Amino acid sequence: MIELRQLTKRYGDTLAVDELSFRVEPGHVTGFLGPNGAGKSTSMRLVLGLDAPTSGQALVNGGRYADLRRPLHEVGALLDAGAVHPGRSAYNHLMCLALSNDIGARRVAQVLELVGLSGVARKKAGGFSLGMKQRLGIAAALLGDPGVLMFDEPVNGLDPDGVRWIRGLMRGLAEEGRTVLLSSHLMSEMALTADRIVIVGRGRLVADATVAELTAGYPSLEEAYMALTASSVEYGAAR
Ligand SMILES: Nc1ncnc2c1ncn2[C@@H]1O[C@H](COP(=O)(O)OP(=O)(O)OP(=O)(O)O)[C@@H](O)[C@H]1O
Repeated sequence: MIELRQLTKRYGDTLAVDELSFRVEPGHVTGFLGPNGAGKSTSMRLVLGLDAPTSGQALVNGGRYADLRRPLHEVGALLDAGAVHPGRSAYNHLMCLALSNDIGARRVAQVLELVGLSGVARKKAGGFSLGMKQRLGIAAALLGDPGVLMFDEPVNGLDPDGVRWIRGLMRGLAEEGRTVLLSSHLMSEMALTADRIVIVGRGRLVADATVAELTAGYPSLEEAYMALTASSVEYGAAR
């Protein structure tokens, strides 16, 4: 489970996350939505201990990430697909992570197979397309077989076959009883993938409901999202 308790993060004058509280429960795919700059990535970084909250708490399975004994076995995340050493092969990238977390070469081969990268495992990640880097990031997140997973815009750059694959993967992980938090700007895809939706705007909670509840009064999730975030859009283009 992931739990945010009045989580607040300030960068100078910018209030990136503002007293945000919600829980992400196991057994569901929870979609994390919000306009550009709403605080989704910052919230995920705070859960992973990559940044310290100004106040409040971000908890994984009831504790702080920094206090987890075997972090990769409890929580896996893909935040930035570009965060790989360009000169390192996909296999070596995953082996480095595996070795520092007591994970064997067999699991590395398994996750490479799972994400469809076995054929290019020895190729340098620097030459990978965005979609291939996303797949490598997903492999890294799954390496420790964790019960909690977070993916920040994993479908970016994926081809239609890859988008469908991600949908099945996310749903499968949730059906296995894992906690899955998934951010995306693709509303139609989110409506097909997620059971629950958390929407943030300007760092604050806008909605926390099931897809069915959110779409009850609207023709689609996109329409519901547009209506709910209309006053939270900071970087809207001129119309
Ligand atoms: N390291 C940082 N230093 C300063 N400001 C930051 C930093 N990280 C994020 N911010 C600011 O915090 C706010 C929230 O950013 P964040 O990346 O969390 O939004 P987001 O919801 O993930 O947006 P997007 O959908 O565009 O990815 C933005 O105003 C951003 O400029």
